[in-house]
Amino acid sequence: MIVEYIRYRVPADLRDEFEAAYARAAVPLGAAPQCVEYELTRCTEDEQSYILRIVWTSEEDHLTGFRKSEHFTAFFEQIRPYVDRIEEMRHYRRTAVAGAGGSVPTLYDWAGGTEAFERLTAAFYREVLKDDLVGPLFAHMDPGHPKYVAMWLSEVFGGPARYTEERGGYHHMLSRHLGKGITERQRRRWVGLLLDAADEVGLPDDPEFRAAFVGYLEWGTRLALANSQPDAHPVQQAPVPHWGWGVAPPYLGA
Ligand code: HEM
Repeated sequence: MIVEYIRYRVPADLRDEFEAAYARAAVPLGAAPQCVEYELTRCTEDEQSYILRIVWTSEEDHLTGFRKSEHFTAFFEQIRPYVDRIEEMRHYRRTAVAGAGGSVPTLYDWAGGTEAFERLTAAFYREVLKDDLVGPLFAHMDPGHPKYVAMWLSEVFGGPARYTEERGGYHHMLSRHLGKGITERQRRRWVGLLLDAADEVGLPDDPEFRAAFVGYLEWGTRLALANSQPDAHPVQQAPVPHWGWGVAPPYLGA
């Protein structure tokens, strides 16, 4: 992906027209398959200064794909009157310096941290071991297993990277599922028991947290099932995934 910045200087008397033209131009821009996202911002300290940021799938996709498409023709028709107001129009490559700020708590913090995930997995595996469908899979489980899974979940949801540092990371987790031949009924039971345990130990039950939590469980258990099949050839090395709030951020009050 590549980020294009277009800086405009637009006199105050053209501001409304300019923004209206961009609102129309945004329709074909947003429909272009080469466009990942876009945003037009106006400077608060200098209201004549605008920056349009467009994230493209690649520089080449922008220059040879979009520029030769009917989306470009429709886009350009709207913004043509402002082309001579452009002060800079260049592509920028992202660097490794990027990240989220502290304004939104992680799912890990929201859940109550390591202690909450340890309570969760302790209650969960107590029931798992008694369960007729999934219990046999865990008959020889390591006594530390509940804590290891709590460590994994903590890392996934934004807590410390202890599973990576102390337990072998993604590769180790994967190796524990290989060849287990997990069935769909077992996967469903596993998810059901984990959600029961979440209620039992009082994990937050607000819609946003539970939606994100269940989203991860659906994703993770479907991968665990697929990777556990005898004919599976999963990726062997990968980072531990990081799961966020998705489309419904936490409700932090009005
Ligand atoms: C989001 C979904 C899942 C996560 C995050 C997860 C996580 C883990 C982790 C981290 C380990 C390795 C623990 C360690 O030794 O370090 C593990 C092992 C294991 N998992 Fe999963 N798992 C998931 C889904 C499932 C499902 C659906 C099943 C079966 C129904 C399953 C069955 C097992 C078994 C049998 C082991 C080996 C236990 C032992 O003998 O020590 N897992 N899992």
